[in-house]
Amino acid sequence: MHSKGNSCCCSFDECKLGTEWLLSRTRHRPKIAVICGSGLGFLAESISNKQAFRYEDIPNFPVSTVPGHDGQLVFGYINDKPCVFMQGRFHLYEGYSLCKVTLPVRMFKLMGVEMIIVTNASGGLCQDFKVGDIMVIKDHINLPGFAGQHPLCGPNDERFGIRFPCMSDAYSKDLRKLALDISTELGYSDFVREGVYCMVSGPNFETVAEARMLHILGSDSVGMSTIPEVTVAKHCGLRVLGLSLITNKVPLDYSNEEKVNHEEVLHISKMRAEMLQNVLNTFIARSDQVETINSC
Ligand SMILES: O=P(O)(O)O[C@H]1O[C@H](CO)[C@@H](O)[C@H]1O
Ligand code: HPA
Repeated sequence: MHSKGNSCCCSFDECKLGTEWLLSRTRHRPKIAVICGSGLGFLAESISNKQAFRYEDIPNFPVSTVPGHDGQLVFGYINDKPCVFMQGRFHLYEGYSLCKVTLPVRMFKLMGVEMIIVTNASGGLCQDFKVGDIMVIKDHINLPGFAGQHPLCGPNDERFGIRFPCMSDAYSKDLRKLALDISTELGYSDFVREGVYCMVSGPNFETVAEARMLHILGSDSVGMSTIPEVTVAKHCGLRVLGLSLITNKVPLDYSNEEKVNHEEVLHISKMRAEMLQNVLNTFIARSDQVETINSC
């Protein structure tokens, strides 16, 4: 632990307090955590033996402020796999520090979770992508991180992880392969792809010039979340799978009259519900096929 003390708002002890509060109220001991993106809270619907906690009741937990993010933690089983689902995530643009945004990930680690599946809604930059495609995240570009908005800035608590974590394999290769194999088996290969996700802070959608820049930099899709959670998950040794639903195409030229909006994002999320849920549930059911620990 850093000798100067921890200036971050979510210390090890604060994470522990929330974790112990939960563990003393549930018999569930999840090994897999799922974060549901915008409009994707339905992913928790097929959980059996459900037990839910509202975010506002959990000590030190932030609360959801964005439409399409329900605000509860749901414990239960998918097949025979113990899971916990976040129905609603937190974003930088809501005014939360990235430390607070990622506090649930550290709580999952403390409760014994080994793998995290992050989902999100994002805008397609890759010209081959269509609305409704599912992108298995291969890598990311942490744009806010370049500007110092990074969840690991500040004193490093070694109980979570090392000072300089490797990120070149943040999204486990084996998990990506399993997700892609499952998609093929389900007959979804036409609309399941792999790509690079880029985070912007939001809350505005991109200008045309910004979108062009992100595309030139190598981003296939853009959103306002996920990367802080993945970074913290990798830091504390969780295996990560990322699934991004392409809810809109990001205009890359000035002649395009389409205007991106959050209602459209939520609408497309609903439309693709069944397919995304099939991929996710099959993945969870078969997740023990992949045993490799992801480390640099
Ligand atoms: O990333 P998730 O939480 O899925 O949400 C995405 O959708 C919202 C914009 O419609 C933004 O919050 C963006 O990040
Ligand atoms: O086009 C987008 N840009 C940023 N975030 C998003 N989330 C969904 N779509 C988008």
